[in-house]
Amino acid sequence: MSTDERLVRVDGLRKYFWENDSILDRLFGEEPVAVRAVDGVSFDVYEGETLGLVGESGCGKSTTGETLLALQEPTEGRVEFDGDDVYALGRDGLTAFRRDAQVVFQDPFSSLDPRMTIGEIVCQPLDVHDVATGTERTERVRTLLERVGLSADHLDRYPHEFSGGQRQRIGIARALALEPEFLVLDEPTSALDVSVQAQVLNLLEDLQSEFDLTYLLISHDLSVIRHSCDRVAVMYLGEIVEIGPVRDIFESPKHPYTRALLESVPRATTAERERDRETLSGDVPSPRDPPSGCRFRTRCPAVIPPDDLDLEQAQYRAIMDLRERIERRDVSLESVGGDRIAFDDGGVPERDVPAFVDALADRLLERELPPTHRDIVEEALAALAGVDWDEAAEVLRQRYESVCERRNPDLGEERHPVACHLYGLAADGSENGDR
Ligand SMILES: Nc1ncnc2c1ncn2[C@@H]1O[C@H](COP(=O)(O)OP(=O)(O)OP(=O)(O)O)[C@@H](O)[C@H]1O
Repeated sequence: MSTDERLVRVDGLRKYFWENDSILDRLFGEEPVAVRAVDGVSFDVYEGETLGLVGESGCGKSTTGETLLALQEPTEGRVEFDGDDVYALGRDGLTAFRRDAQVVFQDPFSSLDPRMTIGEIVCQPLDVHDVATGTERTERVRTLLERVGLSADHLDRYPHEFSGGQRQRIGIARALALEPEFLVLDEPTSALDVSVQAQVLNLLEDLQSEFDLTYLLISHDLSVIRHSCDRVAVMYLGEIVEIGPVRDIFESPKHPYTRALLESVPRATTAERERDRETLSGDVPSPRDPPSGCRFRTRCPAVIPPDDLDLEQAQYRAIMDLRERIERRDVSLESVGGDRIAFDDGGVPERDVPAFVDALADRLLERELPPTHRDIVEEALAALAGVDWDEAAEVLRQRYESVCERRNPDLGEERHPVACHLYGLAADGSENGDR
């Protein structure tokens, strides 16, 4: 049962990994690059609840879990457990925290030492923390194994003698050995056959009520999240974009990313399959250089155009995508006109500019545009005829810049907050509630 008592508080947590940061890199003058795996997340976990953390691969879920457990050093931010600042704990405090907060990893094949018997594996945390001795210890291990659905008579067997589901049960028994309060479950069923997944999730649910456990459940699998969670936090590129009760998230998702994520789940019926869908297109940008403003704006099907713009969303998106390619200089100008248009370092000769612009528009622009907008786009492409990337990008920025790229929307603190300008703009269109 979820309560109002806060057990974990995460406040402005950041975890950056540094690349090009070795002595050799510095010797060769390489600049260190930050991989912003977790970039300012804040959330609470209440006693007895299961909070889900969901998002595409690479969005920072595991790093959030590991950093809040102090298995990774934070770059910035604060985590409180039972009111204590986890990163300021002394040795005794940290030992107690390591007892109270445990983790179950995704892969039961690699997280169990193949040379140890399962009795030794489950007993190991008791050894490390010097808890119980002799027959009391053995009894405890036997009880734990039985509680997770394994036979206590299998104590002397090795992990390879068990199936995937059974091995995950061993991992769960080990995590429970020290009677923790809080478990981070990192994709606990992703490596298992579908038929076994529900059994393990049901076991975790039973254990939660029996031992008053609190869970942070990390999963990219929406059906797992829906089945098991009380509340859900949706992550995108190192940030939380929406958080709320599981029912609200699934029945009235607010953030365009959450909506697209839900729409991307395969549909059971033909009618559902044929419904219009806001699917996720494009690649997730790199956490080394995330987009300015709202990080989802480069893929968002509802990116907000300037007020007076008379364009359909798909046309606006086509222009935004074009601009982004220009900003990344991700267009091969040399090959645009084939043999027909001469191109050298300075660009194309004056007389070939119209043909160059036409050929480039054909290649890059995915939608027909009304004449006034076609003119602006052509002006930008003409700048590329002179290899002036900055001018081309500037022409498009001047007319088409979105609030979504200027400002990163805040995640509010209400029951179901969302970090999206669609909800942060006042009725008169003024920018409000953003940073
Ligand atoms: N030790 C590391 N060094 C450099 N980059 C890392 C390291 N660990 C993770 N990352 C990067 O940080 C980002 C977040 O990774 P993380 O594993 O937390 O994401 P995730 O949402 O859990 O994804 P997955 O479900 O695939 O594990 C990724 O871009 C990843 O490549």
